[in-house]
Amino acid sequence: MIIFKKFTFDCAHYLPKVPVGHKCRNMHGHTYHVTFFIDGPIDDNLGWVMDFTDLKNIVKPVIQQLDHAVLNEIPGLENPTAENLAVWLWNELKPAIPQLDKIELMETPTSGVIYNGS
Ligand SMILES: Nc1nc2c(c(=O)[nH]1)N=C([C@H](O)[C@H](O)COP(=O)(O)OP(=O)(O)OP(=O)(O)O)CN2
Ligand SMILES: [Zn+2]
Repeated sequence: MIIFKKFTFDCAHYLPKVPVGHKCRNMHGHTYHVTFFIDGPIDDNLGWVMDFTDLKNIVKPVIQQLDHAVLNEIPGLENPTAENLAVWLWNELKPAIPQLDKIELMETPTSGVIYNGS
């Protein structure tokens, strides 16, 4: 079974590698919405795949690094496209959450990425 938990965070960023004149070369902000999907069996005794509260407590400190930050200033996010941010989140959290199945990251209400480690 797959369970999921959603988080939001607000960031500034610019995309340094897009061509001159592209709107995303300018510093701008987003409210990101990210969903973490956890895949595993239902524990017979507890009746759940993973405690949502445990999941929150693992993810929150990582999200706090991003919230109200300039993403470009964070090591590994010098080119903070949605794709690179999803990979960064995966690399930060997969070691602590082996059952992590995929991440869905929405940069705007209409633009986003899904990443599962490949
Ligand atoms: N593949 C990618 N393309 C773009 C990225 C990205 O990270 N990966 N990022 C941007 C911009 O940073 C911007 O955040 C998103 O652009 P866009 O979807 O055009 O945003 P809008 O709010 O203007 O879109 P609406 O269509 O008005 O919803 C650009 N491309
Ligand atoms: Zn942007």
